[in-house]
Amino acid sequence: MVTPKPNETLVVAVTGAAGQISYSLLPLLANGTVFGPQQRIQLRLLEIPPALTALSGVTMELIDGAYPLLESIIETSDPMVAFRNADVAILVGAFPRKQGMERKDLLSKNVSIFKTQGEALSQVASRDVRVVVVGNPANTNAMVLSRFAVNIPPRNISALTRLDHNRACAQVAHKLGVSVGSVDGVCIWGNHSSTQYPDVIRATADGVPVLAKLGGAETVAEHFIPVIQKRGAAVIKARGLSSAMSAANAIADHMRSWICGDDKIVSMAVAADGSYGIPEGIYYSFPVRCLGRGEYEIVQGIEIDEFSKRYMDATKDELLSERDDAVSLLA
Ligand SMILES: NC(=O)C1=CN([C@@H]2O[C@H](COP(=O)(O)OP(=O)(O)OC[C@H]3O[C@@H](n4cnc5c(N)ncnc54)[C@H](O)[C@@H]3O)[C@@H](O)[C@H]2O)C=CC1
Ligand SMILES: O=C([O-])CC(=O)C(=O)O
Repeated sequence: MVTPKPNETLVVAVTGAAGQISYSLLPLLANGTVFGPQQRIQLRLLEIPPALTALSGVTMELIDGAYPLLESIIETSDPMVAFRNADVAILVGAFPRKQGMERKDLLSKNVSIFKTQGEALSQVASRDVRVVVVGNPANTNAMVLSRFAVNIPPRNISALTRLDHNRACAQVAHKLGVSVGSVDGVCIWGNHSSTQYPDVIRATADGVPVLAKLGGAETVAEHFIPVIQKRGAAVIKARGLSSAMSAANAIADHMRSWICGDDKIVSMAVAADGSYGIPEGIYYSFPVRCLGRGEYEIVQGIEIDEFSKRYMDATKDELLSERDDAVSLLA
């Protein structure tokens, strides 16, 4: 069974555990923010050998955090150890984007990581494991992982677009001067890349539609959508490093919604099933309803107008081309 497992311990594997995202993420896992204040966890931390010394420092800090819910920590560079009996796997470890790169430029560096990790997860993780891929290009890495994780149902694998979702909600709130909690109905379609479509057509703030308040579709196309599409690059330009604190927060939101359920519709990149004309075989971000216990459904019945369709097709085409590139790299 996936979680919550109040009487048992949840085995949570995190890759890239000595990296900058994990440094913000691990405390959220250990302190109950993600799986709830009753859920005990065991952490399995995977790193490449050169980062194991740094990882030992992270482990010391986790120990020094004195988290009552944290039962044990295993550090390893072997995916077969990290993923053994894992209920949840958070795959952060990968080479991050630098200034001037698109996320798909990382494909050649990262595709082999997700092949190896897919095979290992398939062999040793819990049959019900829930996996989120964070390392970029996240959607296509999830697709690669799924191809090699033959024992794991594709719907148990996802890629992170919750950061984009959160960015879109925050920008709506900021532009309208309302609290972010009042914003609903935003979603991200497609790839976690600069072709993603942050959709505010049905979004509301305190139940009132926001599109007209944002200036209508043309203004949204010119001034809102590009801000979300290019937000990751803007953070890299300013910080010299890619988003880490907000990424960790989004991973926590993603896992909490997926495992514990959520009243609001959220965005997750999941295995396409033909919904909205998106073909099977790619991981595409949809609006999803999280039902709890690791179950979700893609929200159906949304009417797609020409404006949205153009964006949705462009990001689909990019994912199809990334899929072809990944397949040729793997050949
Ligand atoms: N989907 C999303 O919304 C976001 C994705 N990202 C992506 O997340 C990834 C990680 O970002 P950061 O933590 O900032 O990078 P980082 O470079 O600080 O950390 C990555 C860690 O992964 C480790 N690693 C590399 N190969 C590994 C392997 N085969 N197995 C286990 N560990 C491995 C590295 O040693 C390093 O410690 C990058 O690909 C970045 O582009 C970043 C922000 C948001
Ligand atoms: O932009 C990057 O490379 C890191 C990332 O995925 C994001 O911040 O959305």
